[in-house]
Amino acid sequence: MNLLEIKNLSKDFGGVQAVQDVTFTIQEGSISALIGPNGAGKTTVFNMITGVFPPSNGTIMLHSKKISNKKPHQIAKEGITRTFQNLQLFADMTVIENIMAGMHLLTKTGVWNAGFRLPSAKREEQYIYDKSMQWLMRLNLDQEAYLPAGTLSYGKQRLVEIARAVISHPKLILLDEPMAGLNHNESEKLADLLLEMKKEGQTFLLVEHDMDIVMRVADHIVVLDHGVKIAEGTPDEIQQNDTVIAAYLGSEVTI
Ligand SMILES: Nc1ncnc2c1ncn2[C@@H]1O[C@H](COP(=O)(O)OP(=O)(O)OP(=O)(O)O)[C@@H](O)[C@H]1O
Repeated sequence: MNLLEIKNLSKDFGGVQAVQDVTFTIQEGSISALIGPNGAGKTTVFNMITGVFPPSNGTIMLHSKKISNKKPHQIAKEGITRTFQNLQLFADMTVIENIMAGMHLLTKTGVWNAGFRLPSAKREEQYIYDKSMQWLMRLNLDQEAYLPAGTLSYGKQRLVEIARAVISHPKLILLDEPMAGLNHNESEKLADLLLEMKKEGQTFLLVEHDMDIVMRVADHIVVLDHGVKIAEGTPDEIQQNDTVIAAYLGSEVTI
């Protein structure tokens, strides 16, 4: 089933055509990847999906509902969350407070109306705390729950950021270069975690330069070059696509 439909999406910045007429869809419960050389327009697509700026042209639909004219906080409430290329945790807040912050956004709307009709704000807070602690245990970070987030290793902070994005059960999580700054072992573990969460029904779109990881986790890959979609398909199809190979020639990234 289609979760996100991007149709004829374009963005120009005063003459620079950052994204041109890009169309693709994301299936529910899948991992999609947006790849392409530097400056291809990947971050610009992310910024349009999350409402950072409106498209110059085209539409973005989430479950057939148009979201392309909405503001970032409205899009978050529709069920799209994201992580950033550079970590954006509250460094002085504790690890658990950072994760709880991911739920607070939604407590008065989606999650609560979905059936958690607990009688008081205190019960609500307890529920958020318990859910956050469950995530910390799953990520083996429960021992660090009460440390300031900024004191954790980079790899652990990345996990906290992902837990904060996933805790509200968003319809779609956008991950902007989740493997950046992680060592090989950490990247492999994070890839396993993404695949596990996918099995649980979570949908992801990631921008990622680590091609080994992309080829391992993605069900569907969309390739941009100079703002234009030059290919899409499965990892096998993309690795054999001559246009894609040509676009990457001369860059340090190999497919
Ligand atoms: N706010 C902006 N104002 C003007 N030009 C911009 C803006 N954001 C992006 N661009 C331009 O749009 C083009 C696409 O940039 P974008 O950051 O989306 O590429 P990218 O694929 O994410 O690159 P990278 O892999 O290096 O992060 C580039 O030419 C960039 O300079």
